[in-house]
Amino acid sequence: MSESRGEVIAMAREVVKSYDKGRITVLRGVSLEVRAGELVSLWGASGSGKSTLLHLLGGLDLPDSGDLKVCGLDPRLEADRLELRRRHLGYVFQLHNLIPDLTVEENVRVPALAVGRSPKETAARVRQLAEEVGIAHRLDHRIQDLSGGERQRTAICRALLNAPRLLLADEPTGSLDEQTGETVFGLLKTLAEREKIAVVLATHERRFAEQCHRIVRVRNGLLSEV
Ligand SMILES: Nc1ncnc2c1ncn2[C@@H]1O[C@H](COP(=O)(O)OP(=O)(O)OP(=O)(O)O)[C@@H](O)[C@H]1O
Repeated sequence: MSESRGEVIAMAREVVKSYDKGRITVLRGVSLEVRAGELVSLWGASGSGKSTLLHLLGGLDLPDSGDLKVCGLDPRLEADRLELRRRHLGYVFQLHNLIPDLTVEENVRVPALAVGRSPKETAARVRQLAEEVGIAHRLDHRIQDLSGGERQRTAICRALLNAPRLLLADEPTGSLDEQTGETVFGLLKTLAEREKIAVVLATHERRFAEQCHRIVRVRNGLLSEV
């Protein structure tokens, strides 16, 4: 590894994944490396396997074969998976997966439960992130009363709360209008670059893929750098 390049945070080697007892092979032996501070887009059509690869990297699903290493841990192993989720990973999904009845602040705080940070420290971090993404004035409002863009800003705060080393973002702008999508993507990029987080972002939109440091095309079960 050269001096100027960040540490490898996520690695997949010859990963194969099929569904339906092997009848649908989605990934046919894919390899990928993502380094600290790098924003990598997985760009491909609907159904090409972008979410599948994110799920494997995040330990939400298991590969049929191949190697995975994320922050020095193996997401195929249960103990490592738990550690990854507790300490190293942040997720942002298209439909944000927030708890509608809870407030913005309560949702953002959820990951803090896993790491035992003091309430005071957590409160300061929540406020800092909320200010940065422009949601601080809504901290005591319930998710169900917010717009799509505000919900996604909240999801970004939640994902970044524990200062993850890897952020997995699955079509994070997919449910937003064009302008709001640009804004949310810009926030994600700015915060990830500042905090030197490795980001793997699944998108079918070329305009977002192009704003990442690398574009990895997902097609026919294989990856290629664009
Ligand atoms: N649990 C599952 N069982 C069966 N097939 C599945 C399962 N999950 C995904 N698939 C199939 O695997 C393929 C890849 O799905 P995946 O969600 O990874 O694609 P994607 O590129 O993220 O698509 P999109 O952009 O629409 O989210 C699709 O054909 C999908 O139907």
